[in-house]
Amino acid sequence: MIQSTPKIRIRGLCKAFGPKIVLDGIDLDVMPGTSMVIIGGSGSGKSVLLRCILGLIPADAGTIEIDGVNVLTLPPRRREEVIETIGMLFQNGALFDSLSVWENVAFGLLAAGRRHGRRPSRAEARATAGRMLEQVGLDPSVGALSPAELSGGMQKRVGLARAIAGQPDILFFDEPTTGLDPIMGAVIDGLIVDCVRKLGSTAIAITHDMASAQRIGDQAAMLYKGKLIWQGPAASLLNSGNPMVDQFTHGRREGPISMELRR
Ligand SMILES: Nc1ncnc2c1ncn2[C@@H]1O[C@H](COP(=O)(O)OP(=O)(O)OP(=O)(O)O)[C@@H](O)[C@H]1O
Repeated sequence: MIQSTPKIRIRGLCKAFGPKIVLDGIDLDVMPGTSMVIIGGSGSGKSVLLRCILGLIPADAGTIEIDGVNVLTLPPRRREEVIETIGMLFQNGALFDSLSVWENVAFGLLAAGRRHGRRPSRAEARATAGRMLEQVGLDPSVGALSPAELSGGMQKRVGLARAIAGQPDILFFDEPTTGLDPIMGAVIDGLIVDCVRKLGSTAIAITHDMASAQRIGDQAAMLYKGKLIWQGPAASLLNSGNPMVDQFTHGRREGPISMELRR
C-alpha cells in the first residue's frame, strides 16, 4: 500500500514555560484530507500545541512539518506564507466588533491580498464574503450587521465562514461547540464536516465535547502530562480500551487520572 506524506508531521515537539513542561516530546501525523481531534484535560496543552503549529509561540525543540517542510526552521516570511494556508476557527469566534460581519469574513482575504499586492476590491471581497455566509447557512444580508447583533451560534457560523474564506488546505478548530446548545453544536459540527469535505482540507480540532469529537474527527489523540498517551479512531473514543481515555471520555471521577488543581 502506498502511504502518502502526512500533511502535518510533528516529531519530538517540546514546550515549557519556565519550569512548567507543557509539551514533552509530541509525535503526531495528520494525513491529507483527514481530521484529527485532540482531547485532554484543562491545561493539558491542547491550545499550546495549536499555537506552536501556528507559530504564535516558539517551540523549544522538535520539528513541525507541513507538506514535508519543517516550518520551525523557515525564514519568517516563508513561514508566514505557509501559516496563511491555515484557516482557524477560534473558541469565542474572535470577531472584531468594530467591523461588520462581511468585513470580518473578508478580513483574511483583504489582509493576505494586501501583503501579496493583489488585494481584492471591496466589492469583490463583499461578494466572496456573501458566498461564504451562504455556505454556512446564513443569508448574505447578515453581512451588513455588527457581530454584536448575532447569537452565539450565528457568531460561530461567521467565524467558520471567515476560516474557510481563503479556501485553506488546513483548518484548525478550537473548541468549536463550546457555549452552544446541543442542537446548535450538532449543526456547527455538520457545517464543519461539510466545509472540510468540500475543501478537501486537513483539520485539527480541540474539544471537550465527546459527541462533537466523534462527529468531526476521523482520528483522535489524547494529551496527558505533556505526552500523547493514546491515538486511535475517533469512533472508538468511548470504548478505546485505554483506562485513561475511558475515564476522561466517560467523565469518571475515579481512575488513573488525578486532577491537579494547581495548574
Ligand atoms: N503564554 C503562556 N505563558 C505561561 N504559561 C502558559 C502560556 N500559555 C499556556 N500556558 C500554560 O500551559 C498550560 C497548557 O495551557 P493550554 O491553554 O494549552 O491548555 P488547554 O489544554 O488548551 O486547556 P483548556 O482545555 O482549559 O483550554 C497551562 O498550564 C497554561 O497555564
